[in-house]
Amino acid sequence: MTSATSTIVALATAPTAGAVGILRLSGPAALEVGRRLAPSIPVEPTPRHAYLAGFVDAQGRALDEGLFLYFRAPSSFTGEDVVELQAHGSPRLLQLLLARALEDGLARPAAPGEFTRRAFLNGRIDLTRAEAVADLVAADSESAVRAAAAGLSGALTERVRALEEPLRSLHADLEGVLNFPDEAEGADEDSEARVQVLRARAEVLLSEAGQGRLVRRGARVALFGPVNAGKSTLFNRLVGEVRALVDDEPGTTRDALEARVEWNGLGVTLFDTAGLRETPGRVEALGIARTRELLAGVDLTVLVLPPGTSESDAERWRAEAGATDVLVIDGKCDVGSETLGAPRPRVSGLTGEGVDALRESLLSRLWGGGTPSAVALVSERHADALRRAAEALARAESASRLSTLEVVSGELALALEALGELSGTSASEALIDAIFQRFCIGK
Ligand SMILES: Nc1nc2c(c(=O)[nH]1)N(C=O)[C@@H](CNc1ccc(C(=O)N[C@@H](CCC(=O)O)C(=O)O)cc1)CN2
Ligand SMILES: Nc1nc2c(ncn2[C@@H]2O[C@H](COP(=O)(O)OP(=O)(O)OP(=O)(O)O)[C@@H](O)[C@H]2O)c(=O)[nH]1
Ligand SMILES: [Mg+2]
Repeated sequence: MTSATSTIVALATAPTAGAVGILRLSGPAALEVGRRLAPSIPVEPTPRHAYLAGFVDAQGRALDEGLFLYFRAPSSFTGEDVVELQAHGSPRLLQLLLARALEDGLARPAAPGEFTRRAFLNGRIDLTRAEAVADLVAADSESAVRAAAAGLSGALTERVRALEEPLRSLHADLEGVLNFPDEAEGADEDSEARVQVLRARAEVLLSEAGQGRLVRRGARVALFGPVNAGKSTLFNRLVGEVRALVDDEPGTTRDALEARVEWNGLGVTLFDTAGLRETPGRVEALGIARTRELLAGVDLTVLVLPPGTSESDAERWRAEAGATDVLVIDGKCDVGSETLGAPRPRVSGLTGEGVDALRESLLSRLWGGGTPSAVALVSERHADALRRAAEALARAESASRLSTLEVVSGELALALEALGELSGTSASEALIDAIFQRFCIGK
């Protein structure tokens, strides 16, 4: 039995107690299997009508009373016949209903993401929208929800199409000139300008990739600096609860601590780290090594300095962050004297002074002042495909000045193929497998 013709079944809701739990079937036998569980349903039920029906086991004994929905192919989520049993949300009851649905061998358990995969294979949604479904389920901040919803409504699809369609017609024009030079004469006249426009468009999309990642995963921000600067006190203040130990003994924090917060709808994972110093104890040295490792992997670091730190010392501490962006602040500003030289933002974890301003600066560093919801959802996979398309377009652009039409056209074909991986028109089976494997069962 191939996956295209089999009938699949899975629970569409989480296996925990809740108000309602849903068993979903998709495929040619969906209605037959559904009717075995709900015998009062007519042979030809009205599509999309919510029937109240008794659900029964193989012996006809009552298991529940719930809603029965039938979606007739192709007007369903998957494009196939779909049946939903909306039962009371008891995990054990739902297991019994699932077992009953599988009992006669007409349906098999769905693989992770298989419902959405069928929606994709049946042309109901393209690949970027299918991925947005998974992103929406995984979203853990408001901006991640909004970005995924934008993807689901086709925002990225539209933007890729706005690149893909003119690219396809330019490619067709050039191929025309190459293959039928007499009929297509002149179709390549403005090709250099057309390639330039497309390349610029691809670059704009690509430049948003970094922000897309921040939206999806949230930003990672680490506090670091010399021992006893007030990092843990500030960390607690930013998190809004006392998570880290605070003491006036230098070297209090050993293991890095992390806490998740949501600021202006953006998810932020904050890290408190072991303070840095020249001659730490043995265990503390391990903590410092961890700090350095962590600093290399975050999106932004905040260097917390004791008040009155000189500019040259500040520079020395700043180097610890390596290539990662650093925001330098003076801590303990309630006791500190004004810093000589370049003024740094002043913050006190103890009194809360300057903490709101710090939060604002962090957000604007991370976002560059943009609004999270306006960002197109761009995953690593999208960014990679876009990068390859942009690179091919860049080569096409220089070839349009220096080389032959064949070379230009060849690069355009590569760019088209890379874009096709985004929408799914040229996605390989392996790529499609990889994408749907990260879905949960029942999705
Ligand atoms: N109970 C339930 N809720 C759910 C889903 C579901 O499968 N079941 N969904 C599943 O993820 C999402 C809704 N997604 C859906 C997308 C398309 C169609 C659908 O029937 N499409 C048809 C008809 C369109 C129309 O009438 O406008 C089509 O595309 O032809 C249904 C659900 C979220 N909520
Ligand atoms: N006056 C004042 N004292 C502070 C402030 N922040 C921290 N302290 C005090 O400074 C000492 C060290 O604070 P911590 O927050 O543990 O400093 P830390 O940078 O995490 O120190 P290590 O983990 O040892 O690197 C404690 O006695 C705190 O009460 C502040 O903003 N103002
Ligand atoms: Mg500390």
